[in-house]
Amino acid sequence: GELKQDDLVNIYELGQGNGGVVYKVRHKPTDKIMARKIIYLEVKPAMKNQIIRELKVLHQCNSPYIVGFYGAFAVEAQISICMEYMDGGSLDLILKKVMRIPEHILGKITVAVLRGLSYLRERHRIMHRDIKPSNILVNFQGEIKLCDFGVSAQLIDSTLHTFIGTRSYMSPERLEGAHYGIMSDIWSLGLSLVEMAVGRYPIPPPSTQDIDNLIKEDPLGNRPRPEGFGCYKGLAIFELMEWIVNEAPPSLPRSHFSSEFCDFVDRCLKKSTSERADLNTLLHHPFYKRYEAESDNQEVSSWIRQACGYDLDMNSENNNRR
Ligand SMILES: Nc1ncnc2c1ncn2[C@@H]1O[C@H](COP(=O)(O)OP(=O)(O)OP(=O)(O)O)[C@@H](O)[C@H]1O
Ligand SMILES: C#Cc1ccc(Nc2c(C(=O)NOCCO)ccc(F)c2F)c(F)c1
Ligand SMILES: [Mg+2]
Repeated sequence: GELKQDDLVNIYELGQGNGGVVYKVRHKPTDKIMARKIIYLEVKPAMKNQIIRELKVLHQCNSPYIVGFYGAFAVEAQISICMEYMDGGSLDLILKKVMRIPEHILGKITVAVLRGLSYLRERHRIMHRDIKPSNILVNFQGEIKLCDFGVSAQLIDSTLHTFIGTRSYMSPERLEGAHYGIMSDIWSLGLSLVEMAVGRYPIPPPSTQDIDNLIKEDPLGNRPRPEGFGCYKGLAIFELMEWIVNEAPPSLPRSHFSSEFCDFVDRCLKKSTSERADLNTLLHHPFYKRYEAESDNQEVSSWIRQACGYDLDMNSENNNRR
């Protein structure tokens, strides 16, 4: 049945973005745990109804690589989108906990993102428009799913002028105001993979020194980051956008990552869309091929639990490691 505000009880806040806030909630009639995103929008009632109508398409978005959807409703100036609660959280939070994400996990993430993008394009003729670590969610079963994709044209339209990010995963062509499409999602995927592999937003590109510093640490080191690393005070947003448009794209050092992985991100990060790999090319790339065969989520599941510090031996009393 339809979701109503009065049927939802807040458990706690999961996080805030620049356009919305997300709560872990319980749906009383079904006792189901959900994630409720609230987007505050001052729009005319006609537009609000159109947004709710367009969001209902999410009921048809059924894929192992897309976060589940329970319903959407509007109360005054608040749009609520109720979706599957992903207990591992988003990859930006995971990245804050560990120094960097190992290549074999990034391979599984790549498989999920490419399959999610293919599903959205083949079955719903939409691109994502906002691929980045915070929009890739994981759970303790080891599933990796996409959320926050542009399913509602009116919601995109109504929020274009308000949202500005602090960092941009947008492709050069999109930043220049040129036409953009799925190829822009491919750029965002490449940039996100470099960030998760290296451990910080990769523009301006990290120096070899940065890379060497990071590699010395064990990838799952839950130790606090050395001062200033990873949370570098980077460029201001416009300097960043200028850099993306005018400078060479970031890349991975072959000294620390497989040549397939380095080549994969290089093909995603071509500044010219005609040179950039498209979705189908990437689905045949050796890096994708290496991980697409693995069907079970066990490897990711245990890595996620360890990353979140839920690994059994990490929590037991007799463990003096802190
Ligand atoms: N379905 C979900 N399950 C669990 N956590 C979620 C879910 N959806 C969002 N979150 C958490 O809520 C946080 C805020 O999400 P939100 O989409 O509002 O912002 P963002 O993606 O971090 O940034 P921005 O608003 O700039 O796109 C995310 O960082 C994520 O950790
Ligand atoms: C499953 C699922 C799911 C899909 C889309 C959105 N939300 C959005 C967002 C969105 O949430 N962007 O994140 C920034 C604002 O918080 C932007 C455009 C759009 F059409 C949507 F439907 C969502 F919630 C959940
Ligand atoms: Mg988001």
